[in-house]
Amino acid sequence: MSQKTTIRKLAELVNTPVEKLLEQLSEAGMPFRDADEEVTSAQKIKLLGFLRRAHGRGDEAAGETAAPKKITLKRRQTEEITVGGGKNKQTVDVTVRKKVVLARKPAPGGAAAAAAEKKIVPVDDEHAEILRKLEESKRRNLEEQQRLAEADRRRAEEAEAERQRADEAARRATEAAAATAEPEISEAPAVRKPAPNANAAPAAPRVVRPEPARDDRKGHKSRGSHAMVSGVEDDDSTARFAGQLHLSAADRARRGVSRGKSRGRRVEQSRSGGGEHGFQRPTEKIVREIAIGEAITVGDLAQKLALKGGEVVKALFKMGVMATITQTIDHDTAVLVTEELGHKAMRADAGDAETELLAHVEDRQGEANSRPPVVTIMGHVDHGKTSLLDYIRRTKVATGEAGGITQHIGAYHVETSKGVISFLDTPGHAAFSQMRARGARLTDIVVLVVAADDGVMPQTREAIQHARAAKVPLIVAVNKIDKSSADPMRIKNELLESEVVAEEFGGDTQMVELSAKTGQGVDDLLDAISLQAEVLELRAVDEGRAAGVVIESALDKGRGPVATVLVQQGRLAKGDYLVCGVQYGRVRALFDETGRQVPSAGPSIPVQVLGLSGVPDAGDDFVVVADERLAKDVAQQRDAKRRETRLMKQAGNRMEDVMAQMGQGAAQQQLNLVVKADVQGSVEALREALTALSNEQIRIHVIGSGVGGITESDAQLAATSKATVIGFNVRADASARKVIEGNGVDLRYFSIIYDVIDQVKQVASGLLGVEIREEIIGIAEVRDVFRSSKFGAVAGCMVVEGVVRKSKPIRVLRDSVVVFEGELESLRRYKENVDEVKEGTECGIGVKAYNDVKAGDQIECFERIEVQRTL
Ligand SMILES: Nc1nc2c(ncn2[C@@H]2O[C@H](COP(=O)(O)OP(=O)(O)OP(=O)(O)O)[C@@H](O)[C@H]2O)c(=O)[nH]1
Repeated sequence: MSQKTTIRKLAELVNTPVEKLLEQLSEAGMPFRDADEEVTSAQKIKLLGFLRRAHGRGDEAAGETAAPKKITLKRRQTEEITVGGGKNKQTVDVTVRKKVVLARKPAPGGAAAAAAEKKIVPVDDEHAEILRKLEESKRRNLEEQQRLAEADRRRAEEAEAERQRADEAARRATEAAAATAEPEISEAPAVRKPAPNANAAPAAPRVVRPEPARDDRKGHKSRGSHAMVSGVEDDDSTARFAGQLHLSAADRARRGVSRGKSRGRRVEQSRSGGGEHGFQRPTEKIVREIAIGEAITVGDLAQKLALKGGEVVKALFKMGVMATITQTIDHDTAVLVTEELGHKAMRADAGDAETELLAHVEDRQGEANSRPPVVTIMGHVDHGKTSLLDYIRRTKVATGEAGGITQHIGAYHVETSKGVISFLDTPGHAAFSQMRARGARLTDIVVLVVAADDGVMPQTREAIQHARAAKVPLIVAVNKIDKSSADPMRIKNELLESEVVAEEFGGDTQMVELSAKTGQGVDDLLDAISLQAEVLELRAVDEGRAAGVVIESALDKGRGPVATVLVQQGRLAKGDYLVCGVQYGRVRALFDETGRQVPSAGPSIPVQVLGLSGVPDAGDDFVVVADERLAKDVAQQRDAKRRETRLMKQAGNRMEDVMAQMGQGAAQQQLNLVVKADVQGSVEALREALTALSNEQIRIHVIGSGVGGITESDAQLAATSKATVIGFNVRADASARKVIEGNGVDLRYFSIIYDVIDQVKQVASGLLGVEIREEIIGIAEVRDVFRSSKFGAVAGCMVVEGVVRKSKPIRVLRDSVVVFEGELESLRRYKENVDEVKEGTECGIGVKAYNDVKAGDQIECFERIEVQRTL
């Protein structure tokens, strides 16, 4: 609608003298000088509006009589309509969407007009009202925008003024500081010279305002709102501005920071030569100094050197060492490659982070208060250990909520009339061996259960020996006294043989007769424990950073790694950072034995911890540290150390070590092998083929073989005879793995018979070469299988070890035997496709071309790596 016409034409159209129209246009705020100037449609409408308003004010009634009462507009049409009559008759272009009837409101007091209006009001009034409202809202919008623009302008002004004030203040402060530093003071005491500044242009001496002046400034500042408001005209704006003051305070703070920063930057820039870019690419190579331990993985080394893994692999390759990123290299190789890459290496002091940790632990201060005793129950099989613990737990554990279901968390504490007692509910021997290995006391008191109807048995004696070795006092619980065949006195007499003398015989061992079945005497036992605890004067600091021992641990479906720990010192609280064996983390939640969340746990209190990075071992200690960095450092260092020890242990057991001995004497060397395979045919084939590889220098001896997974007994056999275990399409179960890791047994998995023979052949012929090895990078346990028409069988899994990567090949294992080898079709977490899933996380796995996955299967993810054989 931007049709243009000249004023002259418009005057003709509306039948108005040109001069009159020019005058009206001028009054409407559109001054035109020439009648031949163009008038736009918008200007026409503006003029129309003006004329309408003018009529409303005064002479409308006159015009009304002649004005058409009704205007009819048709759907989507552009029309020229004429409004007004006589002098005011005008024509404008209008585009309409539908047919509407418009009418002008009757002029107030205009009787004739009102009479005429009567006929059309029912139709037009509504539309007229709508138009009026529209016009009104447009007007308000415009006003609002103008007001906002005005406010913005004022804010900008205020910001600028504020900035200038702050700059001024900062400049004065700098000058004042500089002037104070410079003893030279000019004649007038209030006038000081500015500090000579190489960058600053020589400036005239400035006046440092005396104190009152500063006060004045303060006053000025406090009056700031008035000062600023003074420039504001209307009340509405004042209110708006007052709100803005608050905002501008925040802005000020923000600006202050950014100003500070930008000033800092400006200084930097001026130092580095003016308006140059702040960052400059370093031209000199950075020489890093890194600490390397006994062994390090190529990936870790690359990280320390801030290089890509591939660069280190390449450098190693140039040095004649073939290694992948995940492979471990020894200290010397790591130092050589570090120097080759132009960096410096030094031997890491293994105790680095540990020393820091120790300092951290010793830092603990506070007064030691009395703490509850920690009790372990021991005894011969079937003498009633479990029954006694169950009875105490059932009757004494404060089971908070309805039902009172206690959870098995490996330990619990009871509250007796004489105080709290904590019981360790773990196999007694394990608790002792761990305790002894660590040289720390986990248990304060041993309760030795002896069945009154049976007598002192081998495990009773063993328990006595354990307690003695650990210097832990004994309390004897003579159990099953409810039985008719019970003879407590006989037990006490038999115990004399093991030098356990009852108090009633003049000895120092408390003996309590009880029945775990009826509960008779159980309270006496608890009293005896409390008494013993008093004698022991058990004390601990119960505030500050906690330390203690892991009693039990597991990987929980959904909750991740869960550890039951016994706090020995300090207070373990939610949110604490802790290092726990080779794991670390932040305590996400703490639960007691009743499954209730607790905010913290003090000395001798067992508690379940959530939030660790992995599953720690039972017997591992834990320490709370101030920050995550230290926790992570210590955990990683310990992990590296553990790996190193394993590597060292393996060192003498590797198949290749036999090669090193070959030719060093006349005697024929022997290579022992334990061969396990998925089917009998493979066992036979391997046994024959491998034995046949024997030669003058070496005798290949298969000392054990069989079908099925590698068991603990296979591992034990290999450990005692320094044999290499060959798993052909089979895997070691958890207990076997423990023995293998603990003894550094050389375990190798294969899936191609030729590879087994080739490897052993190379060893037998003393050939060093590249060996292709399979490394298992992750294991997922199938918990459930879902069938979908789109994806086939999808296994709901929990990654229990390492990491499962979509891009790597996989095998499906059932009872430690490989049942399928292939690749992943899909790897998902909560309906999202992912590239990898880490330990302790659930995921959905679809195996390509294999629909027979079952719950309980394992899916192992592996990669093939090339390893350079070394002697
Ligand atoms: N009559 C009677 N029977 C008892 C008592 N205490 C335990 N028993 C029974 O003795 C048997 C063995 O008890 P457990 O508590 O399992 O013994 P345990 O020492 O824990 O046995 P292990 O766990 O195998 O070492 C069970 O059948 C109990 O019911 C008792 O005080 N009186």
